[in-house]
Amino acid sequence: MQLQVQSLKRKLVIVALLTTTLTLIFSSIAFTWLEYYLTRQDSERQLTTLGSMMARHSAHEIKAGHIDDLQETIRSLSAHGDILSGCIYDISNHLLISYLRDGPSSAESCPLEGHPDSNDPRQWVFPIQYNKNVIGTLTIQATNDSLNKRLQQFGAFSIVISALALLLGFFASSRLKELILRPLHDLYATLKRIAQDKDYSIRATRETDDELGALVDLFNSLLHTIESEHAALKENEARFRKLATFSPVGIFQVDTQQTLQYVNQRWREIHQMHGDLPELERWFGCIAPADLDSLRDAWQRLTTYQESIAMDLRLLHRDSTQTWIHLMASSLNDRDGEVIGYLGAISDISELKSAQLQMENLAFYDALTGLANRRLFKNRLAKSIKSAQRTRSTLALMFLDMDQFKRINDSMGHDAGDLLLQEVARRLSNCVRDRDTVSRIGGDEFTILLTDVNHTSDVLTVAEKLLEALSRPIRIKGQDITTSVSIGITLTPQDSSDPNTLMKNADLAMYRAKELGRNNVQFFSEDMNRSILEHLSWEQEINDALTANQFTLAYQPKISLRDYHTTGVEALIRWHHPEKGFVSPDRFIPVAEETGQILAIGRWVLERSCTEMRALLQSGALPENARIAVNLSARQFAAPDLETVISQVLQESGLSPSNLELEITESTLMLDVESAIATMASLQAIGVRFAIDDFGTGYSSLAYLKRLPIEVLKVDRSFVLDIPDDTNDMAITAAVIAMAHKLGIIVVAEGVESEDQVNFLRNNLCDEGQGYLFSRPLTLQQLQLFLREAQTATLK
Ligand SMILES: Nc1nc2c(ncn2[C@@H]2O[C@H](COP(=O)(O)O[C@H]3[C@@H](O)[C@H](n4cnc5c(=O)[nH]c(N)nc54)O[C@@H]3COP(=O)(O)O)[C@@H](O)[C@H]2O)c(=O)[nH]1
Repeated sequence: MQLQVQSLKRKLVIVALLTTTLTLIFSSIAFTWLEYYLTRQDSERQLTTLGSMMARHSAHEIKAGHIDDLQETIRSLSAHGDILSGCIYDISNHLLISYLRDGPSSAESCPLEGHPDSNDPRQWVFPIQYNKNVIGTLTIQATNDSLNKRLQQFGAFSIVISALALLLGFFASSRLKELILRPLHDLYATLKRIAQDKDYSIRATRETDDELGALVDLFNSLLHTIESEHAALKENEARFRKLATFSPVGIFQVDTQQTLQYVNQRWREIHQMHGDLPELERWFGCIAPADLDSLRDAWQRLTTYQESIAMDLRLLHRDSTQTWIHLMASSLNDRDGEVIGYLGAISDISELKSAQLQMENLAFYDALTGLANRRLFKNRLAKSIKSAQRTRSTLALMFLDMDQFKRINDSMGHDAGDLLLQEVARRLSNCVRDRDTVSRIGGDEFTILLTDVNHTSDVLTVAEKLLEALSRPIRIKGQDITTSVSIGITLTPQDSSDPNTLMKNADLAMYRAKELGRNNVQFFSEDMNRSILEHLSWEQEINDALTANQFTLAYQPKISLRDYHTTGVEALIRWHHPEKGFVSPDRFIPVAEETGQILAIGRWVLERSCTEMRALLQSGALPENARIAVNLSARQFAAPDLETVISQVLQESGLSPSNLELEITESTLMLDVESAIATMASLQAIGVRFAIDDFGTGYSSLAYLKRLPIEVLKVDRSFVLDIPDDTNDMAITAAVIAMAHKLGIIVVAEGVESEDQVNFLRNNLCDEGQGYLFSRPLTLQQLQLFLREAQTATLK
C-alpha cells in the first residue's frame, strides 16, 4: 500500500516535469524560428532599400564623372556591419569603385569580376539608371552575422527562461503533491490504524475545503456509522455472553468443520466436563449407545439439509450415572444464507423424565407389586399378537388366581395380604424370561404373557414351575403361609387372535382349573388339554422305549421299474409298545421332533440301519451299489454335529458312504435353503447321496431344486395314489419325472400299489418304485427272504 502511494508521488512529479519540459522545448523552437524569420526579412528589407538608394545616388555621380564622390557614397556602406562588399560597375561591367569591409586583401571581392563566392554571402544586384537608361550596376554582398548573433542571444535567453520554468514546474508539482497526496496519505494511515487496532473511534483530519476535504468528511461519517454499529454489536454480544454464561440451559456452538467452538458454563456442568473443549466425536461419545444412532442421524440431517434437531437423549457420565437431556440445534446462516456454523442448546430434563416415568409407572404399573397393570398388559398383549402374526409364532396367555387369598387377607390383615401379593409377584417374575410379561390385573389375579412359544409342552412346563414356586411356604409376619394358584392357559393363534377373547379364554380355563380342585393348570381347549397331556406322556414313553430297546427297523425295498431288481431299501422305524402295541411313526416322530428326542432316535436308526445294511451287502443279498435310505428329520438335519455323527456311524458300521442315502423332506430343505445347500454339499463330499422325500407336498420350488445337490427325487404317494383315475395327478407325476430327468435326478415313485400305476410310471420312464405292490416294510429276516426269492426268480 505504501509503495503505491510513493509511486503516485513519483508519477505526479514526472508528468509535471515532462509536460513543462516539452512545452518549453516546443515554444523555444517556435519562437526562435519566428525571430529568425522576422529578423532576416527585416535585414533584407534594409539592405534592399540601402542598395536602391545608393544606386539612384550613384547614377548622378557616374554621369557627372565624380568618381571621388562615388567613392564617398560606396564607403557609406561601412555603416552596415553585415555588408561585406559594395561594387559599382559601368555599363560594360568595368569596376568603377568598390568597398570591401575587410580590405583589399580579404577573400571577398566584387562578384561581377568573376571571383569565386566562397562563403556564399547574400548578394543583391541593383541596376544604376539615369533617365531610365542603365548606365551601371551596383552589387552588395552581406553576411548573416548580426542574424546569427541575434539567434544566439535569443537561444541563451530561451535556455535561461526554460530553466526557470522547469524550476517553477518542479516547485509547482511538489506543492501539488503536498496538496493532494498528503491528505490521501493521512486518510490511508488512519484507515490502516483502524484496521490494525479495530478502534472505530479514530477520525481522519480534514485539512482542505476541496473534494478531498469532502472525502474525509464522508469517510468520518462512515466511521461513525461503523462505530455505532460495532458498539451495538459488542453490546449485544456482551448481553448474549452474559445470558449464555448465566443461562440455565447449556449452550454450544459448532463450526462448519464440526468443531465445538463455544460452550457455556451450564453446558460444562451438565456434561461434568472441564478444561479444553472436546472434539465433536468425544462429545458424541458421552451419549448413551442406545441414543447414539438417532443423534448421528439427526446431526447428519442438520449438516446436510439444515433440518433442526429437537430430541431427548441420555448422557453417560464417568461415574456411570446418566442425565436425560433435551437437545435442540439448528444451523447458523450468514446474510446470503450460507451456513456458518451450528448453534444449539441442551437442558437437563432428568427430573422431568423421572416425573414422566413416575406418571407412566402410575398409569402402567401396579403400585403394590411393581408389575405391569391390566392396561399395560393388554397393550403388550395386543402388540405381541400382531408381532406373532408376522413371525407366525405362538403366544401363551396365562390367567392366575390365588387360591384362598381372601381368607388369608381377612384373617391376617391387609398388610399381610399386601406382603403376600408382593412375594407372589416376585416368585412369578422369577419363573419367566425377561421378555415375558407378568402383570397383576387386580386383587389376587395375575396374568402372564409368554412369547415365542416353541412347543405347547413348554407352556405346561412353565405352568408347573409356577405351581411349584408358589407351593413353597411364604413367611409373613413370622408365620409360614402356604398358598397356591389356579392357572388357565390359552394360546394364540390356536384359540383366538383377539386380545379380549384370549383374556376371556384364559379366565374360563382358570375357573375350570379351580373347579377341578385348585393348584391346577387347565388349557382353554379340551383338545389342547388332551393333546398336551398326551404329549407329556408320549415324551416319557419315548424315553422308556429308548432305554428298553422297544424300537426296531423295517425295510421297504425299492424296485427298478426297468428290470424290477431291488436297488436298495428304505429304513423305517417301528415301535412295539408293550401295552399299546404297534405305534405308528406318524404318532411319535412329531413328539420326538418337538422334544428333541429325535436326535437320539435318529442316531439309533442310523447306527442300526448302517450295520444291518453292511451285513446284507456282505452276504450278497443286495448288489454292492445298493443303498440304504434313512429318513432325516428337520431337527436332525439342522444339528450342527450331523456330519460328525454320519461319519462316526459310517466308520463304526464299516458301511461305505456310497451305500448310504439320506431322505429329507421338501419342507425341511426349504426352512433354510442356504444352510441346507452347505450341509448337503459337505456330506456329498464324503460320498453320501441325498434324496428329496415327499416331493410335491411342500413348496415344490423348482428354482431351488436346481441349486440343491440332490440325486434322487421321491414323488409323494398322494400323487401316485389316484393313478390312473386322477388325470391331474398323472399330469403332475409325468411332469415331475420329466423335469427331474432334465436335471439328471433319479425318480422314485412312492406308494405304488397297482399294476396300472406301474404301467403309467414305466410309460413315463420313472426309474424306481416303492410300495405295497412290491413289498410292505419288512423285518430284517423278511427282507432277507424277499431278496433271496427275488434272486431265485431272476435266475429262473
Ligand atoms: N425321521 C424319521 N422318520 C421316519 C422314520 N421311519 C419312518 N419315518 C417317517 O414316518 C412316517 C410314517 O412312516 P411309516 O408309517 O413307516 O410309513 C412308511 C411306509 O410304510 C409307507 N408306505 C410305503 N409304501 C406304501 C404304500 O404302498 N401305501 C401306503 N399307504 N403307505 C406306504 O410310507 C411311509 C414311507 O414314507 P416315506 O418316508 O415318505 O418314504 C413317514 O413320513 C416316514 O418318513 C425314521 O426312522 N426317522
